[in-house]
This record gives sequence, C-alpha cells and structure tokens, in this order.
Amino acid sequence: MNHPEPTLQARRLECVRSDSLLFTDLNFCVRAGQVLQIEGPNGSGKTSLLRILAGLTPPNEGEVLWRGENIARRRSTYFSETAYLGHQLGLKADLSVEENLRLSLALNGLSFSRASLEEALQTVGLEGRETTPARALSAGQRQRITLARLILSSAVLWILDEPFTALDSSGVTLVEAMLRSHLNRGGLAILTSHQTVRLDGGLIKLALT
Ligand SMILES: Nc1ncnc2c1ncn2[C@@H]1O[C@H](COP(=O)(O)OP(=O)(O)OP(=O)(O)O)[C@@H](O)[C@H]1O
Repeated sequence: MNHPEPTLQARRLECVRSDSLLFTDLNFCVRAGQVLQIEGPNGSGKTSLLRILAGLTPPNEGEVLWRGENIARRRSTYFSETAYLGHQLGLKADLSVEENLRLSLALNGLSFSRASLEEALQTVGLEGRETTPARALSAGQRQRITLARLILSSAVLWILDEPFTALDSSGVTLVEAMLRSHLNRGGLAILTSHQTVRLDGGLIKLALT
C-alpha cells in the first residue's frame, strides 16, 4: 500500500483548559523537511497544543491529521511513527541509561543493537554511561538520554517540548544538528522553544498569544 507523504495537519483546533480558551480555529500544516516552532508566553498553551498533536489529549474541537488521516482513528500507526519528548522526561531513576532506553523503545515495539546504542550514546555525549543509573546523572545528561531515544527511535515525526532546557551550548548545537539531519532524511518536527533555533532552512513558526 502507498502511504501518502508524511504531513501533520491541524484543522480548526480548539483547546479549553480550566475554563479558559487557549486557542481556537488553529490551522497549520507541517511537511517532510520542516520544523514548526511554537512560540508564546508562559501559559499560552504550547504544551497543551503539543499534547493534542501527540495524540495524548483530545482537542475540544477540530482534528489532527497524519498522512491525511485523523490520528484518533489510527493511533497505533501514529504512535509508531512519532517520538514525543515531554517536560517529564519519562525516565526511571533507578534504571540505567541502557535500561531506560530499552524500556522506552520497547513500549513502541522497538529494539536496538549494541552498536547502535554505542553510536547514539557517543553522539549525545554519554559514551561509556550505559550502566549508570539515571538518578546519578545531571539534568542535562538526563535530557541527553532522551536525545539518544530520539536517535534510536527512527521516528518520522518528532514532537519536542522545550528540547533545549537544561542543555549547555554544546547540547543546543547537538539538537540543532540532529534536527538538520532528521529533516535531510525526510523527517519533520514540531517543537516549543523560547530561543532561536539555527537551521539551514525549513523552519516555520506559530505564535500563540
Ligand atoms: N492538566 C491541566 N488541568 C487544568 N489546566 C491546565 C492543565 N494543564 C495546563 N493547564 C492550564 O492551561 C494553560 C496552558 O498551559 P500550558 O502548559 O499548555 O502552557 P505553556 O504555553 O506550555 O506554558 P509554559 O511556557 O509555562 O510551559 C495554563 O493556564 C495552565 O494552567
């Protein structure tokens, strides 16, 4: 079966939280090779929008389409093609770096070889840390575990909530490089960030108020 191009489309999205209307009639389309950066002040609804796009919360109105189909109707396919990096990193403090990665990828039915693990850890600056428990790492190093998860997931769509938080300048440069190679491979990404994201092209923006 031929799958339509990877595109994520928001149609007439509305979100109400705590009786406040965060956004309504929100429409956009993100295609392969593009990053959508969602900007807006604290409390404007960026995380709420990401959770809707990730299929974790239903919108009050409207729909999200992946490859032209409503994500609510094709949840398992959608989740298998998506990597969501939320505020909560989803790490188990007592598990090692490797165990955390194996567990989180297994939840999506994925596994990886020793060579892929070593390469991913090298890329994110955690080489030799396979057996270190997550609780023994710094906040930035824990964030880097989730970057390794992104690399190992081979997801087409990355949804990243504040991916630069806790990272030093080399970490910021690393995430930008990862985004560039993800786009070059035909991937797409949606992220929230208060800072400038340096890409070679493909960056589109959406401002919440
Ligand atoms: N689980 C929840 N129940 C009720 N209200 C919520 C919930 N989560 C968020 N809200 C409210 O929705 C609004 C938007 O929150 P959200 O986290 O989406 O904003 P944000 O733009 O990501 O903020 P920040 O920049 O601070 O991360 C806030 O006013 C918040 O109080």
